[in-house]
Amino acid sequence: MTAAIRTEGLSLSLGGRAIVRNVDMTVPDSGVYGFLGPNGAGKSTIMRLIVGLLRPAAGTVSLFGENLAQRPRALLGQVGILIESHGLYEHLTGRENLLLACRLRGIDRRDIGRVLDAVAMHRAADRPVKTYSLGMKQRTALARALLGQPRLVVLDEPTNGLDPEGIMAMRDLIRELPARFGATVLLSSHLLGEVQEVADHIGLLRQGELVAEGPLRALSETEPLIAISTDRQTEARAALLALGLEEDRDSGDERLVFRMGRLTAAQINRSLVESGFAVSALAQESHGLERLYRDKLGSQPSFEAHSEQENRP
Ligand SMILES: Nc1ncnc2c1ncn2[C@@H]1O[C@H](COP(=O)(O)OP(=O)(O)OP(=O)(O)O)[C@@H](O)[C@H]1O
Repeated sequence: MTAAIRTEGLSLSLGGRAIVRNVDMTVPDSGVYGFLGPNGAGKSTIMRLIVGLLRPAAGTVSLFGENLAQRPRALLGQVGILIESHGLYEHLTGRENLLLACRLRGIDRRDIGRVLDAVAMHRAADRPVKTYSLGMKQRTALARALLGQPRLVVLDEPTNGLDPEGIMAMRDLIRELPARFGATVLLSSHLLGEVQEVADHIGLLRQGELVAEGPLRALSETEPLIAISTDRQTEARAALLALGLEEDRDSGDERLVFRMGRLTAAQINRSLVESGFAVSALAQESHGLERLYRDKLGSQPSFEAHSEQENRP
């Protein structure tokens, strides 16, 4: 299948510093691709390269199988963009903002009703944008990105600064875009929780390098682990090794962590108890994506937005 986006050897330096390093990225032509990485990893810069707002120093961007540099207008006409601030005119109404976008991009104004419905902004569409909450502004900006039925929608941190209700509304909308509108979504976020909830496919970015990419399910899957505490940890370790289980690198004397292999938690527990151990804790663990994040990005993942950003206009 043709990819919605493919980058090959994409590289860019800004201010004498390599910001994007040899990125080969493939966004399949369906579903939601979550582009995950800490602040400053280069997500916005890569998105700007993908939508032609920046030119790469080296490498290529292809959209729907065609080289962006060769047919920028035709290809970008099929892309809806919400990058950085919403960029709406505050003194105009939501509908007027959309009308302006239709005129600029040569889109039939009859599409406005469809996109307002899509983001549940019909009722407030005739009020000036300056009276909107940040969530309403973001939804209107998403509506603008959906004008003209784009094949691809590029959303840079679309929930940044929203309150929890706004975040949930935006997540629900994004999740629905592929099925309801037939659009592929490229979404960036520094929040693992957000990406986990909406994405089918993910790319992990660290310091301008793509360090992992693939279907979320495949990347999240790891063999389940079991964490065990007993009254005699050294002997328990030996007993578990004798069962043929493999000790995990997160294991310590306080808390033994083993790969479960083909055994169930109940079987492992029974075996320890039958060998005379007092088992004080035994818990199955499975957090593949968190671990991947830690391994590849070298830091603890953040899951939720900080509350001090809530409702910033
Ligand atoms: N015009 C520029 N000149 C110099 N450095 C820049 C420029 N634009 C961005 N950078 C730097 O490039 C790096 C990547 O920035 P970018 O905004 O792409 O990261 P990001 O992953 O989107 O992070 P965030 O989530 O904070 O937006 C940062 O260190 C930033 O300071």
